[in-house]
Amino acid sequence: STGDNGGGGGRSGALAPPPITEVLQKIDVNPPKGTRDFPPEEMRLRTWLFHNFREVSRLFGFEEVDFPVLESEALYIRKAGEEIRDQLYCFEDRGNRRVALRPELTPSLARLVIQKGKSVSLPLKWFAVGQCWRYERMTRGRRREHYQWNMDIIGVPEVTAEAELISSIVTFFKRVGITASDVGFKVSSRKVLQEVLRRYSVPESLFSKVCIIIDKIGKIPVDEIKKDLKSAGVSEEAVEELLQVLSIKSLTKLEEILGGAGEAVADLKQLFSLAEKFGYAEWIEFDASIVRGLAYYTGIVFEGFDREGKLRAICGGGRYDRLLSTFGGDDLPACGFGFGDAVIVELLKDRGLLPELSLQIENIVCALDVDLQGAAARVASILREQSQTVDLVLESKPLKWVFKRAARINAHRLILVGNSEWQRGMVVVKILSSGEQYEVKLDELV
Ligand SMILES: CC(=O)Nc1cnc2ccccc2c1
Repeated sequence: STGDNGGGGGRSGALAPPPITEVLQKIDVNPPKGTRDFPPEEMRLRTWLFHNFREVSRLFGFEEVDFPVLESEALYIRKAGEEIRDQLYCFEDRGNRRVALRPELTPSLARLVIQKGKSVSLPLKWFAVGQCWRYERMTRGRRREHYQWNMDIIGVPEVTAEAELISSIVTFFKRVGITASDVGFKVSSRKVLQEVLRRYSVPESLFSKVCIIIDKIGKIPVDEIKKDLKSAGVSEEAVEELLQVLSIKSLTKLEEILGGAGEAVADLKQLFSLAEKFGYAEWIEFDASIVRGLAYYTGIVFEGFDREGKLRAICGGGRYDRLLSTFGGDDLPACGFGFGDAVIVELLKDRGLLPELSLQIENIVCALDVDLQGAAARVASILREQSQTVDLVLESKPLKWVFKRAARINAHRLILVGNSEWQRGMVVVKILSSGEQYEVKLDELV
């Protein structure tokens, strides 16, 4: 080896072990708490999943973007009491800047849209697949990172944008074998909340905070919800009406309560009519209790759920028309969704839909003689130049070892470079599945 082997002097067969002072402490070979490694098998599943995310995004004409995993903490300082704020993975860097590992992608997207300003033509259809972080007390033993697929449409105020986004997720589900009997989307609009709060003259400034409290319905006792709402400044009767309205599961009923004049009912009616036209009406249902746990949503919100009710939300999203202005930009209509890499894998496992992914190598090339190593490398290059995958045996190994490795890497054929054949410009090809064996001229090797 050309590297310094720890002052162990010249080579003496195996590398001399480093002197005792070098071995400071046995490091923990596990990744940090709440994080994952992706060894080959897990990485193949992740690559398959992300390939499907990207293929659907491409089918819908979206362009891929990405942002730094490290952002200014200021991007996430929202005062609505969101869980994502309490779990911010934030710190002060060596330049005394407050920074955070991104807990979600939408604020970065908003920042980039503002940065690009007038230089981008609307509508923007961007997607990203990025790792997001949270710092949770490990008491809950939950993960601290996951990968999220996001698709966002910027510059379209009509509900056709939300309809398109839901259509893209339905397309993803269909691609991986999930049907409308496995999952559905609960759809509502925050304008329902807005219209009720206005009726009871609850100040607009409380809107986000109320939404975050309401999002806890089903996660904490309803008495605590009521207490939190009251301490946030919502009157007793407004709280009662709110909880009443949020239990509505039919648009007709909602219209009776809210009247047909408001935008909430109009938006939702249009979305359900578009769903018919897109052909995914069976996938969605109205559920007034859906508000989602992010402060910046302003209109339609939706979340994908498993109909068996075993798993947490698969994905979620909605309209966020005011986010850009909170960063000092000009407001632009915007909507998008986030789709995590964890729940979907649990769902695929449950439904027996995980794909069989194994390493597939077409060729394993091996020199039968130590001084044919160069020849074997040449054979490997010829095949690789034809875009064939080659595992080149890099040391002289007994044939038994080569056959074992060929089986482990699932090689289709073994190319043997032997002296007598090489003298005649030939190599030996062995098809491992059939055992069939024949000689091929080097320049006819395909
Ligand atoms: C089921 C799961 O792993 N959820 C998860 C894991 N890590 C996160 C990290 C940041 C934000 C949300 C996250 C959500």
